Amino acid sequence: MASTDLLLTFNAGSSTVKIGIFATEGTEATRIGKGVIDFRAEPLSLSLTKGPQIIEMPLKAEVTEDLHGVIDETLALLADHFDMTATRAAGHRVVHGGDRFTRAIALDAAATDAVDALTPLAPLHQPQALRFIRALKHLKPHLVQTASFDTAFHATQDDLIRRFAIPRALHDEGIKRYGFHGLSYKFIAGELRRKAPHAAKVVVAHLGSGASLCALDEGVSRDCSMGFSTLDGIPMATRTGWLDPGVILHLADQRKQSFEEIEDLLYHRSGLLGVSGISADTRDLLKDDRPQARQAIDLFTLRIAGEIGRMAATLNGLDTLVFTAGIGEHQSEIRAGVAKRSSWLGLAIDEKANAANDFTISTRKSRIAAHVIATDEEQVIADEALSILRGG
Ligand SMILES: Nc1ncnc2c1ncn2[C@@H]1O[C@H](COP(=O)(O)OP(=O)(O)O)[C@@H](O)[C@H]1O
Ligand SMILES: CC(=O)OP(=O)(O)O
Ligand SMILES: [Mg+2]
Repeated sequence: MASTDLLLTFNAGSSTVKIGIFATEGTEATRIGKGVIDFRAEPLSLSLTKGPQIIEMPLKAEVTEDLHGVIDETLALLADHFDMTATRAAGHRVVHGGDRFTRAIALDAAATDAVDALTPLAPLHQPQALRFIRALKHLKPHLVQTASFDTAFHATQDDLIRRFAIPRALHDEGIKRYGFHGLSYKFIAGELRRKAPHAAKVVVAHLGSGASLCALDEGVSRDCSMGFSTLDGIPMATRTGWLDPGVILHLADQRKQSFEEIEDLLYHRSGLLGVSGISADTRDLLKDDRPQARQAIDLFTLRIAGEIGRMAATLNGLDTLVFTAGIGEHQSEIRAGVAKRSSWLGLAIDEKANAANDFTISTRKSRIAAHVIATDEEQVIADEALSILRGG
């Protein structure tokens, strides 16, 4: 690659696609811009950040199943602000790598099909990543494309942790816990090595629209609250989190709900939205005085604190708690609520530091250190893509 080639990253989440624009030099990928397309917004727009500038650009293309128009227009808008002719590669976040992909890969046609074969395990996320992979293959066939998997970071977990109490044959067929948000946890593990090198038994709470917790032992994943699918663990913006499987049997049998109705309920109508009946966004709920808004937030913090306790058991101890992602990085009220419910662990929060989103938000006397760290999944995708390009 020439000295200042560009590398694009695509992080297809449940509701947004986050685009990273990176300049690469040697083994370093440095972010020079970012774009966000929020598929919940109407009209659709690309929000582009370049240095201190934030530019909102409406997208005029029709939203088709393959998204070719939207992606073509997005690339054209990026080209107005960056020298896109220098783009050599595109790295993608792919949520599910199953047992097969335990590290980042270069995407050829066969690998793309293998990623597609995992779509039933992540029906909300995998198709969106694949649309971007296939559209770029069509629109920019010269680009090298890579995939970085959310599940890969958790390949270090013990067989015992990954097991559901179901017949062994099903486990052997892949019905087991995988863990998600691995790119975020990999980034946080790296930040902890630099900023809190003594942190050993750590729980990281990735609280975004999708949310999970991860138990890290010396930077290695030992447990994750999301298991087989992105529905598991704590309640999320619109997803249930863990749910008595008897509820699903009841809906199917007694209420004759179809597969589609149940899927929609679990992924889109539950979580903070379902409990509050008001909004899926904690920013709205925290401003709302109605008791059902308060209750949705309380259930969220209760379940997060419950997972912290469970993970302390997995780790056989706990010395550090980290908050990250949209809610974890910005919402001091949620962090305070979680901390209050975790005070039995000896966690005490400094109100001022917490309100200021400081790096360290625990008091000097707290038995557990608590930090706020901004995550950067795109940086991990860029680093992994660059490593593949360089033959790593
Ligand atoms: N200041 C903030 N900026 C952005 N998101 C915020 C902020 N405060 C709270 N949030 C919450 O974080 C969510 C987005 O988090 P993010 O990690 O970007 O999630 P995702 O990648 O799953 O879309 C929003 O839906 C919102 O509920
Ligand atoms: C795995 C997952 O839930 O991702 P997101 O938070 O981006 O929806
Ligand atoms: Mg996300």
